[in-house]
Amino acid sequence: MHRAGVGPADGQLSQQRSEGQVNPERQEAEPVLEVKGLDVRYRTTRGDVTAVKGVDLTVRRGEILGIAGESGSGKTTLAVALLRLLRPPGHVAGGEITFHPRGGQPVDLLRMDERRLRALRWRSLSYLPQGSMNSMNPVMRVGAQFRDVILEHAGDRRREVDAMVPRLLRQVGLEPRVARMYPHELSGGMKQRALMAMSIALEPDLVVADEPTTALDVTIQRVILQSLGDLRDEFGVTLVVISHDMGVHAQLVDRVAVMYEGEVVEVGDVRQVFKQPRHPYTRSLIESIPRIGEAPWQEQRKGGRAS
Ligand SMILES: Nc1ncnc2c1ncn2[C@@H]1O[C@H](COP(=O)(O)OP(=O)(O)OP(=O)(O)O)[C@@H](O)[C@H]1O
Repeated sequence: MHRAGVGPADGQLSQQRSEGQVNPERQEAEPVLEVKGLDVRYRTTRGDVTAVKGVDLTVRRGEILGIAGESGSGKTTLAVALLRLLRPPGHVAGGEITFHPRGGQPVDLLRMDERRLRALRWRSLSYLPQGSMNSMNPVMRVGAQFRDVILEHAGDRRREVDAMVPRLLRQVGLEPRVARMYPHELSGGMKQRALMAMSIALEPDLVVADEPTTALDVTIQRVILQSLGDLRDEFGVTLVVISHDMGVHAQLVDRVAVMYEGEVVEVGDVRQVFKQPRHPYTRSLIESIPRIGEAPWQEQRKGGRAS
């Protein structure tokens, strides 16, 4: 399916989701990341605070997995722990994270040394942090920032880099001239898309996006969701999308994991979770979605599929 353009009209997003069940191929897809019994704590003056408790989770190749839950439920802690980006006072107190690189042997991320881990960053595991729009260097043109990331992590692609930048920008619906612009010349939505393009520059196995639509207005949020959906649909990127907003999950993800007080209390096909939430907390999250007319998952179910 090809969806051209970047300004989806109402209802278009819904078309990217099928009416029926999750694509069976994707359901059986191999895992990219397997998390078992993950415990993460923060050291504080009053002792350890547990932020993630006994989390078991699998991310399958080619899927969009959502992580939902209110503020403080442990979503960001889980995301950074998954990519081994946790900083003190945070520390992993137990569990296993197995990463399955494309065409390679599985590796134990928690026991891997820093040097090997650095080699995986951007090339295999990519992170779009919360508020990342503010992380661009204000005095460097966008294209130069792309080049820096590509050359630092994949020096062997020096010859291709000039051709890569406009192609990557196009993949997220931005014109190649954006490469010559400075961050302040870009809207919030354009910055977010430029960062998404950067995060996929080295064709990682997995991209984790933390609150990618927060702080953007509703119209721009739709564009970002469309672009994220395109990354998976057209380029096969595996995504973990963290959001407190159940509307985002309803519109974008295949499966959703719901976190409550550091635990994953429910995980399943997003339509199933919306239709028949098993945990009372999930039910209350769904009920708290603001409704104008209809709920997003009802719109989505009405939309059908474009192809
Ligand atoms: N540096 C820290 N020191 C101590 N506790 C922390 C630290 N960072 C996070 N926490 C605690 O860990 C728990 C989980 O926080 P986390 O930021 O992962 O949640 P979240 O669901 O991502 O929320 P938000 O969306 O607001 O960031 C919270 O109780 C929080 O107070």
